[in-house]
Amino acid sequence: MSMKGKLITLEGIDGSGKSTITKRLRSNPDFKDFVFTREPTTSWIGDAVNRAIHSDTDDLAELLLFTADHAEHISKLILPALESGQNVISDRYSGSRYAYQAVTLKGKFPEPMEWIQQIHHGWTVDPDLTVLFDIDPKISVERCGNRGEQTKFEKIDFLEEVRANYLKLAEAHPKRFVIINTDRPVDEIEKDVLDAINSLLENK
Ligand SMILES: Nc1ncnc2c1ncn2[C@@H]1O[C@H](COP(=O)(O)OP(=O)(O)O)[C@@H](O)[C@H]1O
Ligand SMILES: Cc1cn([C@H]2C[C@H](O)[C@@H](COP(=O)(O)OP(=O)(O)O)O2)c(=O)[nH]c1=O
Repeated sequence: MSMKGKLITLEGIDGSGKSTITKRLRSNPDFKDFVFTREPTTSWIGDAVNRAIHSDTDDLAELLLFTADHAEHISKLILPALESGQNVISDRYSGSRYAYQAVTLKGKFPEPMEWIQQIHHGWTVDPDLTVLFDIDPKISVERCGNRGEQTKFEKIDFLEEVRANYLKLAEAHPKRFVIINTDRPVDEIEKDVLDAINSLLENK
């Protein structure tokens, strides 16, 4: 008898509204038994990732730090939680590497997105559902401006490419991805996210 939990990931460009919705889900009593997590994680490797993204670090070194953080995340938190039957919601996951680092590594070697997916292959856990928060970067960057903090990725041209990569991933995995337009009021977005999660859980 398998009692494996479900893995739900939230993906999207900077400022697409993931943290805002995560906060709502966390305070929803229906999700009190869920494990909420995020990448970059709060481990020391996550701290190293944060150092990388706030400095002029080599793009390949940065990808490998993100991936090391993911390995630690998988073995210490994701797998044990799923195996004990808990459902997990992660604010960012492997999809962030496939979408963002495929842009930072463009031109360094051929087919970076495929290569990044390959180095995850065999040990990562594929999500049961990925909710893609889709929005025009012009709007999300303006929202981030209001938020105050900045990462080196918060540039419209860069995020246009990241968004295109996310849409490509969604097209390649139509069963797993649900695309949500997040240029709308938070209540409407929340309703669509809840619908997507509930239909996954009902399909057990
Ligand atoms: N639906 C929305 N409409 C307007 N502003 C929003 C909406 N969702 C989030 N925001 C604001 O946009 C900024 C970025 O949202 P956030 O949830 O932090 O995005 P992310 O976690 O994806 O980077 C925050 O200042 C937040 O308050
Ligand atoms: C997890 C992950 C994040 N990132 C980027 C996205 C963000 O710009 C930055 C930090 O992630 P995060 O703290 O989630 O930023 P935000 O709240 O603005 O969405 O790191 C990657 O490029 N690759 C990855 O694998």
